[in-house]
Amino acid sequence: MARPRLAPEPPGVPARRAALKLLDAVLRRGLALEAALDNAAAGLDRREDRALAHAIVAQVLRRLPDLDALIDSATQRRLADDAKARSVLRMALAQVLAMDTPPHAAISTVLPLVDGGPRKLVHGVFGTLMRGEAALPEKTTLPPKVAARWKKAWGQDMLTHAARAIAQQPPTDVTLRDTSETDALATDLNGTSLMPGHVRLGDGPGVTDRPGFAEGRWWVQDIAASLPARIAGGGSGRALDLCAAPGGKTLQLAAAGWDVTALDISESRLGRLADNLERTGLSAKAVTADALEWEPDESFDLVLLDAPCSATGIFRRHPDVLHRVHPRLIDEMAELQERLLARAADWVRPGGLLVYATCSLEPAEGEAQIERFTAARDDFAIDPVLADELPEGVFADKKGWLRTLPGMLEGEGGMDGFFICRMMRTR
Ligand SMILES: C[S@@+](CC[C@H](N)C(=O)[O-])C[C@H]1O[C@@H](n2cnc3c(N)ncnc32)[C@H](O)[C@@H]1O
Repeated sequence: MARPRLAPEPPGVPARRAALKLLDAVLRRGLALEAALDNAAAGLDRREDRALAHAIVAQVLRRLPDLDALIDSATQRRLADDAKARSVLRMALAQVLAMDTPPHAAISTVLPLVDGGPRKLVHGVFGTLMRGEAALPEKTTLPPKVAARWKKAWGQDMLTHAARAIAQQPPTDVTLRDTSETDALATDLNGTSLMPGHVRLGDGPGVTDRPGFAEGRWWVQDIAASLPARIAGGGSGRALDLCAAPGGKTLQLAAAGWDVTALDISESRLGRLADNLERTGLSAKAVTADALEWEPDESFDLVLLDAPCSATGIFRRHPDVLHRVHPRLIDEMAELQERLLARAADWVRPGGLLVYATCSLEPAEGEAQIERFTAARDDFAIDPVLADELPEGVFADKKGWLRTLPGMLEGEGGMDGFFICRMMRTR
C-alpha cells in the first residue's frame, strides 16, 4: 500500500529545523559547528537553507548569554538549558535582534518545531519580549567560564576587546601567492593591505567570484594565521609542514621557495590541500600519517608545527568554541602538542628552524609549551620575532614569541588569536 504523503513544510521551516538540530549538536553533544553541519542540513534541498541554518546557529552562539538573559526575564519558571522551548526562542530572538528578520517571520518558522509541545509558552514569551521592545545589550556578555579563564590569563582589557569582537562578523583576509602583486590585488579586490602579501577584502561578490581566485593568485587566510609561515622566511631548503591540512601554510611555504613535505593525519583534509595546490599551481609532497608514529628519511631545514588545539583563538569565525571547549579538552590538546613538539624538534637539522603555532588563546597551548620545551631542550634557542616581520601595531612578546590577542588591529577589523614561536636548533 502506498504511504500517505507528508505535506511539505511551509517555506522557511526546514532551515529552522536544521538549525535546531545543529544547535543541539553543538551545545548538547559538544560537536564543532562546521563538523555537525552536513548531518544537520542533510534533508535540505536548497544551498540557501543550509547557509541560513548555519548563520542562525552562529548568531545564537555569538550572543547566547544575552539571549538567555532575555528569555529568563520573560519566564516565570526558568526553562532548562536544553529545553526545546529555550532553543527555538534563542533562534527566533537572534534572528529578530541581530539578523534583521521581521518578528512574524522569525516566530512563525520556529513554532512548527514545537508542535504538540510548548507552543503556547514559546509564543507567549516571544510576544512579551517583542512588546517590551527587547534588545541585545550594547556590550556582549561572554560565557562566564570563558570570561573567567581569559581574565585570569590576559586581564580585563582583553575581555572587553573579545566581547566586541564576538558581536561582529570578522573580515576576510587573503594571502597572495606573489607578494609583488599586493598593490594591484588590493585594488582589484576592493580591499586594504596590512602588510606585503596580505589583503583584507572590501565589499564585493562572494570569495570565489573575486578576481584572481580561479587563477590561484591568493587564498583565504586570516592575517594571524599567515604569520607562522611568514616568520619561517623564504628558503630553498627542505621544509616539513607538520599538521598541514587544509594547507594555508603549505601554500605559503611553497610560494616562498621551500621544498615542502606536508603531513597530516586526515586524508579528507589532505584532499582539500591537494585542491588548493592544484588551484594555485604550487607543489608540495603530501603525506598521510600520524605524526606520532611517522619517521622521516632525513632531517629538515625547517619544521613548522601548526599543532591541533582547542581553536579558541578563532572564536570570531567559530563561536561554537566558546561553548564546547572545556579545561579537560585544553589539557588533552596540550598533552598532544607536547608530544608532537618533541618529535618535530628531533627532525630539525642543527642550524635549522622550528616554528610552533596554535590558534588558541589558552596559555597552556602556547607560552607554557615553549617554557617547558626550552627548559628541557638546551639544543634549541628562541629566535625572536622582529617588528618588521609583523603588521604595524602588532608586537612580539619580550620573550621573543608572538601572542596575538583580540584588540590587536582592532581599528582595522581585528585578527585571530594565535601563539607563534620561532626557535633555532643550535647543535
Ligand atoms: C590547526 S589544523 C592545521 C591547519 C593547517 N596547518 C593550515 O594552515 O591549513 C591541525 C591539523 O592537525 C592534524 N592532526 C591532528 N593530529 C595529528 C597527528 N597525530 N598527526 C598528524 N596530523 C594531525 C589535523 O588533521 C588538522 O588538519
